[in-house]
Amino acid sequence: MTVPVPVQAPASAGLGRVDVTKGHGTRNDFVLVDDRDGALDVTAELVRRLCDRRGGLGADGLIRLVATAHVPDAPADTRTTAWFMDYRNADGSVAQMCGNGVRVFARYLERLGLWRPETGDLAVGTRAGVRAVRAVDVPVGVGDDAWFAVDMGPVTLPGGATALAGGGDAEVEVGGLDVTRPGLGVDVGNPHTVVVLATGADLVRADLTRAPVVTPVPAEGTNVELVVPLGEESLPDGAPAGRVRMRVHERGVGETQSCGTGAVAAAAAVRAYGGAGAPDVWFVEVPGGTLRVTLTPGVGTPHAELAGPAVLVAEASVDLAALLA
Ligand SMILES: N[C@@H](CCC[C@H](N)C(=O)O)C(=O)O
Repeated sequence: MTVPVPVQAPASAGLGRVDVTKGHGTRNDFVLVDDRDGALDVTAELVRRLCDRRGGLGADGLIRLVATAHVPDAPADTRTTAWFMDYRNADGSVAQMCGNGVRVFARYLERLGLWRPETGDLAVGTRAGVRAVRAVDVPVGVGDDAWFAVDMGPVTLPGGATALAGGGDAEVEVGGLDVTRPGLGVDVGNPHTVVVLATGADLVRADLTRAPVVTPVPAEGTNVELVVPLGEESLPDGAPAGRVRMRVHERGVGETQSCGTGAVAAAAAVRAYGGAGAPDVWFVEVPGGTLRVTLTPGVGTPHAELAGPAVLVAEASVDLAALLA
């Protein structure tokens, strides 16, 4: 006698599927979703599940491609852009900007046939304002992946000259390091606190499995960069460039392999500490690769360009019912 097998509804019943792409910039990794018409309900729970490295695809953040016209709270200056990068951290929180993510977003638009680098800069709407992306040559010695450069806008030190003169405007307690270190607040559209360490040994010793404790506690939280200056070198045109090594604890994520806005914050802080004569170009070595930051010369609020690779590695179809079960 055969026993009839009960017919089960498919796991995806009711919720359906969503197509996603996986990409990274210096191993800061993202799930990208094409939601041009703004139809997807991007809840914090959906973001957390997609970014979960065991139950989902795994990523440091979610990037939603959406027409700017479908983003009701898009900043006024982004209204002229066609496309908006809606960025969410792995914990489901919304972030203003992602420097690695905006390059990967540009690569995604290129893949979808929505932008061709040879036609000119891509203007991307973000919660920090408009960011222009263009293709650039790959510097020698950083691998074969093609690079994009992003105009990251102004970089400010909210504590101003007083904070700089005092060595910082925050006290930062980092796991694994015996004494509290001074931190300098830097705004790259999103908040950062940069801690310059004296030795590479401290950078290795730092325990970033726990968030560094920043005092006073920043109102919106902060990304924390630990940085060690490695020295200066010459660019092919003879201009000086600085080099630093960095680790980062990202707000809403934890330690990541790279952070583009963090690299900009680190370069701006190290140049500001260095004073007149410090280089304008900085190579920032992160666990996931190398980024280049170019700051406008002179004192005052610099404008930054961030350059680095952007790679798409996979496409997948996600069963939403199984993901959210
Ligand atoms: N990894 C990003 C920054 C992502 C947002 C950040 N965690 C925040 O909450 O501000 C980058 O490359 O800049």
